[in-house]
Amino acid sequence: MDIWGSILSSISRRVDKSTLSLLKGIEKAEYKNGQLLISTPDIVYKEWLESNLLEEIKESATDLIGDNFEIQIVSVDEEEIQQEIKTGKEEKKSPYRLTNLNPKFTFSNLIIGNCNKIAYQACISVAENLGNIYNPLFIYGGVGLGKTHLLHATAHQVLSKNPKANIIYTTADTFMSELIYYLRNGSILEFRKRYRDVDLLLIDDVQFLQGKERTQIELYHIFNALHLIGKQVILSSDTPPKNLKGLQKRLRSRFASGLVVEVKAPDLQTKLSILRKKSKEMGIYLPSDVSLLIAKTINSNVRELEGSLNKLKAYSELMGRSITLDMARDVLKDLFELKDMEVSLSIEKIQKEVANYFGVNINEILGNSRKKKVAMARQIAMYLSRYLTDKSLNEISKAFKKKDHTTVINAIDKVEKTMEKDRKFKLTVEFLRDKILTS
Ligand SMILES: Nc1ncnc2c1ncn2[C@@H]1O[C@H](COP(=O)(O)OP(=O)(O)OP(=O)(O)O)[C@@H](O)[C@H]1O
Repeated sequence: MDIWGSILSSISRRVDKSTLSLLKGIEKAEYKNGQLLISTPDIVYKEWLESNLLEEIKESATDLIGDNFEIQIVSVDEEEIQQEIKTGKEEKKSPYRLTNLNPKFTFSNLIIGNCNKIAYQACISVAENLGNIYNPLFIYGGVGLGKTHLLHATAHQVLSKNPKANIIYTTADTFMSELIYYLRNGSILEFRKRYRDVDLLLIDDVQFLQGKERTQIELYHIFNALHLIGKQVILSSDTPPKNLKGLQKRLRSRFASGLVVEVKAPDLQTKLSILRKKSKEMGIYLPSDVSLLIAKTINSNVRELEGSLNKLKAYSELMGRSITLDMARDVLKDLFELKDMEVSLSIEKIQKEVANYFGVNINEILGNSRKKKVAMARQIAMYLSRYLTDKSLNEISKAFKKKDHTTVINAIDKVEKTMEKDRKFKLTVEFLRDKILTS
């Protein structure tokens, strides 16, 4: 008798008749080189076997062949896919055409700040090592913080290196509608095959899967099948896996089994950089006091930053006037409740705060002392004056009692370069900037 036959007859003594009859559904089972390979007709059967009879199979097999063996249960559809991969059959297929990627959502269009640095680096690493690290990659964060942008950018990055890569980008909602469509048409195997035949699967907004039991089951199996063959999955959600209460526990634990990263709300500096980049892309000139007003008014949502720019652009075009602080106040008050805020900072205030911080006298800042501490305070104060006010270089040089603006240009240059290579220095400048803006 073959080993599987012996295992079956041993199990038959331990289980009831109905279970035994179900066992007949097993397509094929063989023992080879220390591995007991059991093929089931489909993924549902496989799951039933794993959760109901794995222990019995193990025990019966151990009685017969000792405990030095492994059990692998596969389903026929999984096997087909693995076989195709082994024989290179998938190479001949034309890749699934991705038509739903936003061409603007690339890494080069993404502003990186402390809010999204880790998520960005994780996406880059995943794009370079598909399926090999951080699988799945789970990105979570509040509304409009760039999660979709990161997912699309990762797909673009993978495609730029390998245009033939099979990638599916979908949202949880679309995934569910598709599943319903395929179920109604009796072609669920086609659906499974489509999703299991990818190098990279990206699913956006998985929080919408909560409470959708059938869809979760399907995704669970797709996830397992992809994981089994080392294919990459990236997911996004508005909350971390542990808070997705309406999700089956096993799916939550799968989602959390790779790397979970958060995208946070951008800080003021990042918001200003985003505004600078977006206004440039849109071909509008945004004075620094207007950027500051928008960045301070809109707390977190980057989509709203864009919305206010669009509105300002339309307004200035319609009125045939350039964008000013007054116009921005007027336009934005329709969008948001404007807080009472002082947006035009004075250079004197900046000089005073910086002098206080460094413990130097304001006259030293305005003088020519070359003492290291004084020179650094002067340079930072010049830099912040340029950055936080709408004063011209000439006005700034006058406010610092300098003859011409070359000193200001040199100071800004020095501060920018030092910020790039000296993290502590950068933090000091950012701390001062925030203190000035919020005091
Ligand atoms: N760091 C950033 N740099 C540049 N643009 C950004 C950044 N973050 C977000 N955006 C832009 O903000 C808009 C909203 O981003 P996105 O749709 O990716 O947010 P989301 O987190 O997926 O939102 P939701 O939770 O609503 O699905 C997009 O146009 C995106 O390009």
